[in-house]
Formats: sequence, structure tokens, C-alpha cells
Amino acid sequence: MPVAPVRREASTALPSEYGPFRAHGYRAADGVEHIALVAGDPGGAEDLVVRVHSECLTGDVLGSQRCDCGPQLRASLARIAEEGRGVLVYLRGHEGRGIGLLPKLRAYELQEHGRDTLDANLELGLPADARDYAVAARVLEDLGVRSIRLLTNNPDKVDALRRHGLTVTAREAVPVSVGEHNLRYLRTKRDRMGHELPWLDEALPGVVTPLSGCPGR
Ligand SMILES: Nc1nc2c(ncn2[C@@H]2O[C@H](COP(=O)(O)OP(=O)(O)OP(=O)(O)O)[C@@H](O)[C@H]2O)c(=O)[nH]1
Ligand SMILES: [Zn+2]
Repeated sequence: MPVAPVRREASTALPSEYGPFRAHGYRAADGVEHIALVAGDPGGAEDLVVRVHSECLTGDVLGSQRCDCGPQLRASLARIAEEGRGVLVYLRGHEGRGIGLLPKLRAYELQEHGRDTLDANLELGLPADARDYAVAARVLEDLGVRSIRLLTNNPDKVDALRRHGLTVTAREAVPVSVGEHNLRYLRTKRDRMGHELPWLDEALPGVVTPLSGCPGR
């Protein structure tokens, strides 16, 4: 029998500043721990609002302005809470697009010397993007979700989840916070990594919130 790729090991209420969630703790077959924050009952849901968020310690927790992860995380939680039904899958082990925290900091060093975010990874001998989305697909399956609207600006993420058997009915833009420290990074994501950020240049300077009702902080 095949080994289950994820196992739910804990479920608890998680009241948050955005609204009430349930937190489900999962362990993947490789031992990595992940968490799904759930609003409402996702069982049998069609077109459920879902954010699949890659861990970014510097952006999510430490307030780094080198990327847009923190504002995206908070806007997604606010959006899901507002909707009253939805899921945020927080993927550990995705740090630095899957290369890890210290290699990401080394990639930042290279970016201080002129490389862009993609070439910095390659120069370290690492993939531009090493993330795998199988765990996210299995977590959503475990929660009984039938189909999703994915909050992302990255069409590759939609394709990757579909390859893992998930039904993605739509992609919804997620707000991005634009500033002097992440502008080059965001342009590289748009121009070299296929991210849908068509409003990027017109929107400067300041904070952009393509979704109404989402705090852009
Ligand atoms: N290697 C590397 N990783 C980075 C860099 N900046 C942010 N990250 C990581 O990138 C991941 C987030 O990926 P993004 O490309 O920002 O966005 P995405 O998840 O593909 O797309 P969205 O759904 O639109 O957010 C997180 O794991 C961050 O730690 C960088 O310069 N180098
Ligand atoms: Zn980040």
C-alpha cells in the first residue's frame, strides 16, 4: 500500500486578528510539518477561496521589504475570513522557493552584487524554483475540498496544483505591496518568471491592492 503523503496530527481552534479559523497540523511523508488554516466548513466545497502560501520567514514574520510575502499572507487571511469559508495552506519547506533559509540569504547577498532573484539561485547551483505542491493538493483533498479559486499571481502555481489532481476553477490576483526594496524583485517575477503583475509600473509608488477590501499592509 502506498504511504500517505500527509497525515493530519492535530486540529484546534485558532482565533485570529482576521477572524476565527481552525488550524489543522499535517506531517508530510518527509517529516516536514505544515499547517492549514480553515474558515467555515470546506467539506464538499466548490470554488473555495484558497491561498497556498510558501513559507518566508523574513517576509511573513520579520517584516522584510525585499519581497511581498508578508502583505500577501495577511491579505489572503483577511480575504478568506471575509469570505467566511476558505483555506490557507502554509507550506513549510518552501522557504526561498524551496532552497531553504540560508541559501535564500546567500541569494540575497548575490542580489546585493547585481544579480536578479532568478540568476542568484542559479549562480548558487540551485534551481530557480524547487517547490513541489503535492502536499498542498493532498491537504486540500483531506479537507474534502472539491474545487478552488486560487489566490495567486503565479500561473505556474495553478498548473502545478492541477498536475497534482486539484480542480482549480479560477485564479484570483493577490495584493502586492510595492516599494523601493522589492521593485526590482517584482519586475523580475513579472518579466522572467511569468507572474501576472500587469499593473506594476503604473501603480508606483506605494501599496497596491488589486482586491478590494484587503488590507495592503
Ligand atoms: N531564492 C529566493 N527565494 C525568494 C526570494 N524572495 C522571496 N523568496 C521566496 O519566494 C517564495 C514566495 O514565492 P514568490 O515567487 O514570491 O510568489 P509565489 O508564491 O510563486 O506566487 P504568489 O502566489 O503570487 O505569491 C517564498 O518562499 C520566499 O521565501 C529570493 O530573492 N530568492
Ligand atoms: Zn518573501
